[in-house]
Parts: sequence; structure tokens; C-alpha cells
Amino acid sequence: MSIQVKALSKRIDNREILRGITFTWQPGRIVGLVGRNGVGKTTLFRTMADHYLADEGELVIEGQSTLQQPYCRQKLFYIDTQRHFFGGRRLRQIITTYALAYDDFDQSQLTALLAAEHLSTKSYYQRLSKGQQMLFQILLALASHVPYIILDEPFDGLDIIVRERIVAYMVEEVAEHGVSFLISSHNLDELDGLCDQVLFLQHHELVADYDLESLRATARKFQLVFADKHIPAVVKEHGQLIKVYGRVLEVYFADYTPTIETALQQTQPLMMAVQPLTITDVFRVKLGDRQAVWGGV
Ligand SMILES: Nc1ncnc2c1ncn2[C@@H]1O[C@H](COP(=O)(O)OP(=O)(O)OP(=O)(O)O)[C@@H](O)[C@H]1O
Repeated sequence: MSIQVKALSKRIDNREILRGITFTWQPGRIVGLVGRNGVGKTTLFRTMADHYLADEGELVIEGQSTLQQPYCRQKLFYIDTQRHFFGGRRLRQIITTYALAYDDFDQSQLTALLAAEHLSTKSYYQRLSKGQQMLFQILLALASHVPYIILDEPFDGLDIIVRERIVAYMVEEVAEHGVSFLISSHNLDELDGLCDQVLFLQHHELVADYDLESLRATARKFQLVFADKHIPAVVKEHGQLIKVYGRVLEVYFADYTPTIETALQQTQPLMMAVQPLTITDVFRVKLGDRQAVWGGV
């Protein structure tokens, strides 16, 4: 049970946008898709949702290929935030359309959720604030009772309170109903603490697919201060430098073993403090140039 995206490629106006995108999206997971503006995140979502025809590749949704069984896309929910029909409509009109489109749509659940957010179904979508529009889209997705939900830049431009409301809804859906989310962002920090897996899109391709749970099980990040300027061999050999603040070195160990722990203790650092590992750290060390980093110290 999963969605497998297999070798998806897309050209627009004879320009390559996506090349051979392949990844697995497991149920009950929050997957982050990260990449700079214009790299192709929305194009990937539109291609997955069949708003754009893929030039190559397919999706296999819980064992069914979208090429042979296009209807299996019913398990996938995606609202194109740039091109949708919501603008001049009241929320209740949008809800009626979605209730027709999704077999398991729960209107009474949605009415209760909207009331809890002080959103009236009589309101016009375009008169809602940006945060209210995103909340409405997410509640619409939840009421559709679809196991795989794609959200394009759900936190873009939202204040911290709305962001936390949206995160709370997502985390609850994952925990209680095993719903899966694929969310895009051009800002790694936005996804910190939320994603189980992160995909990185660069130059038309997925250049990284990290399972953060297993990375965090073996990796450690420390702030270290040593008595002299000489960096101990164990750090140079097994660690990757993330940052330097004066004499404080922030070092990432991808595979932190008891042997490394003992060797590190033997160097008698003046300070050795474990730090939480962020997605930004993982990307910096995974995609950075290790030699160049140590060379600068
Ligand atoms: N319908 C289209 N016609 C022409 N070019 C398009 C079309 N759709 C996407 N593109 C091009 O594909 C590239 C990727 O765009 P896309 O919107 O997928 O990027 P993105 O990663 O979602 O960007 P952002 O983070 O800014 O939203 C851009 O160069 C864009 O101009």
C-alpha cells in the first residue's frame, strides 16, 4: 500500500521541466518536496494529478497503475492553488462540487470543522484571507476522506498561528486515520519537525530522498569546543562541519557509533553538547562538499 511515482518526465513548450522522477510515498507519512522557486514542484503535482499529461512514467496507486486504471487517482487529493474554480464562489458551492467528486465526502464533518474555524459556508472564497483560504482547502481535503493529500506550499505567507492550526490538522489525520501528505516548500525550515521523508528537486531531477526517521536514528549533531585550534582526527574522519561560531564547531556525525563516542570523549573537549538535527543540517551535509567544508577551518 503506497503511491509509487515511476520515472515521471514532463516537457513544456519543448523545455524539460521534470526528468525521471521516481519515489515512493508510504501511507501515514508526511513527505516534504523541497526545491527553489521555478524548479518544477507544481509541475510535478499537476503531472501526478493528471492535470498535465506525463511524457513518460506512471503512478502506481496501491498497486494500480494510473495508465491502466485512471480512476485510482480518486485516492489522491490535489487542489491547484494557482488554477482553480473557487474564486467567485461561496464555500457551500465549492463543497457541493467536491461532494459530487469524492465518494466518501463527509459534508457534516466539514460543516463542523468550518464552524470550529469560524468560517461560514456563505462566505465567498475570494473574500477569505490567505490563511483562511488555505485552512478551507485543507478541511476540504480532510472531508474528502482521501488517503493521499498533496498540498502546494501550504505555509507560504501564513502567520505562525494559522501554520500551527494546519500542522495540527495534518498531524491528527496522520495519527488517527493514517492519511499521507505530500507538501512542497521552497523553505526547508518550514518543514522542520513535520516531515518523515524529504525529497529535493534540483535541475529537473530528484537529487535526494531522505528518510529522516532512520537518519535521526544513526546521526548526531554536536557543538564542540576544543582546547586548541587543532581539530581531532576522529572529528575530521567521521564528522562533517556544519557551522563555526568563534571557537564553537557544529559538527554532524552521519553514523555515530560507541567507538566514535569513546574517541570523542578521549579528546577531552571543553564543550560537547548534543543539538537537535534539522532538515537544513541534513541537506547541508548531504549535498555539501565535505573537503571544501573542512578545508576552510
Ligand atoms: N503551463 C506552463 N506553460 C509554460 N511554462 C510552464 C507551465 N507550467 C510550468 N511552466 C514552467 O515550468 C517551470 C517550473 O514551474 P513550477 O511552477 O512547476 O515551479 P515551482 O517549483 O512550483 O515554483 P514555485 O516554488 O515558484 O511555485 C517554470 O520554469 C515554469 O515557467
